[in-house]
Amino acid sequence: MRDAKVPSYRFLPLLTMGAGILVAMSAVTHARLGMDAALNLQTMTLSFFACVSFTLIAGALTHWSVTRTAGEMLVGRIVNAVENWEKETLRSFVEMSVWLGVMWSTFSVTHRFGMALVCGTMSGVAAALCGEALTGACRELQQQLRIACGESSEGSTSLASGSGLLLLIYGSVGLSMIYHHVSDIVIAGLLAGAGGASILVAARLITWWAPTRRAGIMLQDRILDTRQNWRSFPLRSAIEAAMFLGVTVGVYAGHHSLLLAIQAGFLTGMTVCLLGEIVAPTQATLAGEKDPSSTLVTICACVWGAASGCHWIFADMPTHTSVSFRAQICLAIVGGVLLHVAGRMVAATGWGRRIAAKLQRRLFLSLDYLREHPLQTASEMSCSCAAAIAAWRVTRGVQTTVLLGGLALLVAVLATDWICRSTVTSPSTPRGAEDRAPRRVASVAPPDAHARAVTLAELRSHSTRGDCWVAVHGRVYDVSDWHDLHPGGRIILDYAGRDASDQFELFHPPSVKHKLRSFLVGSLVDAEPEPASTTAYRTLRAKLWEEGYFEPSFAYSLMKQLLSLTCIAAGASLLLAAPPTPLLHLVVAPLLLALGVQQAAFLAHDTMHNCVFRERKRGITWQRQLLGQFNAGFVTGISRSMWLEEHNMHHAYTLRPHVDPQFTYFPLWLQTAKEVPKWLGALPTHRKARRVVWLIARLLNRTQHLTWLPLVMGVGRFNLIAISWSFALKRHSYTDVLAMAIHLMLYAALLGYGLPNVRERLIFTLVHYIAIGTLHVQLLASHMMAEQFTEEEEAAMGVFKTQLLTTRNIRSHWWSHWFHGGLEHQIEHHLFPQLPRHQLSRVAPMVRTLADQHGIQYMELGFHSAVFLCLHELRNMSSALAAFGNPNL
Ligand code: HEM
Repeated sequence: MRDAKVPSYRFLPLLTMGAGILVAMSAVTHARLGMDAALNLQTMTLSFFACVSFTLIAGALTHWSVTRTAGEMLVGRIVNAVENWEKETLRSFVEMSVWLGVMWSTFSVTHRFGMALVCGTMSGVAAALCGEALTGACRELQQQLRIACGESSEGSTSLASGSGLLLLIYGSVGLSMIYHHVSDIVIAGLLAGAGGASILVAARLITWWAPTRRAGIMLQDRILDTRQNWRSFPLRSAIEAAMFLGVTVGVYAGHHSLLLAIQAGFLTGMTVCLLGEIVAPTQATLAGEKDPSSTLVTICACVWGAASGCHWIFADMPTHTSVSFRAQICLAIVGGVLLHVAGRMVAATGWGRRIAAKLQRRLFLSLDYLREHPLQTASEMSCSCAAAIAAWRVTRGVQTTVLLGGLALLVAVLATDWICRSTVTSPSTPRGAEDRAPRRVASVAPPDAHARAVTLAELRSHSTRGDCWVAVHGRVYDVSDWHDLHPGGRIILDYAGRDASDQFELFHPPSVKHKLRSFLVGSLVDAEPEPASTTAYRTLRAKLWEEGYFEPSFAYSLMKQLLSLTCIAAGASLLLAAPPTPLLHLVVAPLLLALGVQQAAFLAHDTMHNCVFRERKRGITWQRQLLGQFNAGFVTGISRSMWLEEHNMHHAYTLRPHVDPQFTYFPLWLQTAKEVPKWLGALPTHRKARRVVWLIARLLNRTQHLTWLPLVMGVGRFNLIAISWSFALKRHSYTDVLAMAIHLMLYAALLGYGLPNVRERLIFTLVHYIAIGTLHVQLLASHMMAEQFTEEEEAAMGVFKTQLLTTRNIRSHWWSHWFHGGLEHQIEHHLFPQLPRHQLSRVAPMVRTLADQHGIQYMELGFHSAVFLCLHELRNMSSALAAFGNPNL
């Protein structure tokens, strides 16, 4: 049984938010600026930037003690947005309207991007701060007024959201509409009165017929008990009144026909009241024995009446007027009601009960779904809106538009449900509870009757390419004839004759465990005891698998993908469409593009670690390859296979001198003296060549703290592209070559179309590549100059301690997490590479506790501190090479 009260009330803030946006748009339109101006690409880009700048300002203010309180309050407005809209609807409404209204109007008047951004952001901040200062005072004032009027100060929900102010806003908008469109207050009053009266008459009439009686009584109550309704349900009443008034006045303005306007107002008012009853039933209805929405016939009749009415009214209206836009909003609402009705009808047949329940839940619990599955909801809404808009453009028919919009929504809901079946849970189920259903993953291969005893010495004796045994969790496997076919590549040979239990767990999805059996030789009988920290780590890993922490969230990844593409689209559209100012074209656009590429690189990283797809699609599947190639090759422009091979090695033997391919930089930068002896042994034998190499290495070593940051930022990206091409061509990885070539061609085309000359294109590329260099700094800062261990040292310490000592976390905040792409939890990522990004922060406290219990350092630093630490340590090591003396020159 659905809990009607909670979701219905939660629906209201959503409606109000929509109304807030409409009010802001309406304000812009009334300033005779045109709706098109408010909706074009630049305005959308502007809104995107305004969100960013608001967030940055809020975050920045928290860093200074004087402004900390204000900053924290602003941060609270962003972080707890949903809660704010629920608890302080009016305030949120005002803030948003002011923010958007000021920004859009400024842009429309001045056509200056920066000015609009600054004005919008400042007004948003000011509105939020004023709201904070005024809310308490307003409530107090209202309480006093009520008491002065002899009313009880208790028990009014309207006080909580300051209904007085809300009324004022709706009232002023209503009045301004009347002023702009009708210009005769008497006619406007007449219109409203006549429309209201016709609703009352209709309500009276439908109470006479049994199936529609409840709806009739409800409508009567809404009109006759106005005062009580406004007091108990201020938002609902305000929305109903605004829509009723808006349609009536709007239609009169468009057609100058009183009759038409009254009829339109009547139909709209009735529909909206009934809709209100469904989404926000009165206390009396809630207490009643029947579901208020069971008055199916009435709703059906009203919806069809409204649809036909709308068709009649809007059919020949010019589409460029603001009325057509409002008509589209009405259509969306009507479409929603239709969907509900369709759901109920299907439910009546029995076979469609499941589908209907899904649709109804989606409609009634829309806010919950929006919160839990924002992408799914957004994609459904966009499908529906796109279909509705397309239908409107093609047919100009209201009925077709409503039907197609509703139908598209229906199909989209079913399709997304099917696609994300495993991620969608009922909102009543605690988030992730279903995901975390016990899923036992054997950490040890099942016993096998043919297994024989294998000693450690025997295992070690099978350590060549042609004779390769590997131990995993106490079992020994012979992969001599198979390692060439190993999907993970030659890394398996690095573990020939050794125990690879933890490394095996790092990379393989659980399904691979079943494949081990065919290689089984026997059981290891005299395995060396593992360190206590390793045992605890393995227990934690098994627990995390069991509790479902490793389950990826496709929706989360989709969101990240959209974020990346949005940044890229914003950057590209700025370059192609914005006024050609140096700030926009040579600074903002390349930075945005860099941000998009950086986010795509993070997503490629997630994908390759099996953190995106679930179940059957997990592991090396075509879906993973495709998404990985898209983000790594096509968007980021680097070789997917190169990155995968080197990165897996980096995870298997992190920072091991000379072996970790992603952290061996000597002689460019010396991280540990352990790197030197082997390098000295490999110096050229010719005396002069030896001397030159030695002198160059000394010079590089002496200046390494000075060259590090400039090289990483300035050359890192060029270097990565160069080695990607060389790797892909050498290994004949033609999909990589193709993706990287398309990337470069599109980049070149973008520069060619967007910028007029070579100089600007060069500057753009430099800014863009240097900005991407930040990503390289991010990656290096969490490992560089940490301790480095040889293979023997690693074996003695165990994997847990090794990973903790070779890795450090970067402290991040709610607003900077996305920027670090989850890699700020580098320790957790290294311990559990297949752990999805959104789970890293949840696992971090567990790892920290484990580290404390075993007395192992868990290092977490701020981003800047980590960079400074690297610089500091590089400087400390800058004379280390000299300490080795003259190598026999
Ligand atoms: C002992 C026998 C082993 C067997 C039977 C085995 C089997 C496999 C299989 C079937 C895959 C493909 C998994 C998928 O579809 O995602 C795979 C991938 C991989 N394996 Fe192994 N493996 C073994 C040992 C090792 C060892 C010792 C290492 C070294 C650390 C290793 C490293 C990898 C890596 C890096 C991948 C690629 C993972 C990815 O790209 O997602 N494997 N292995």
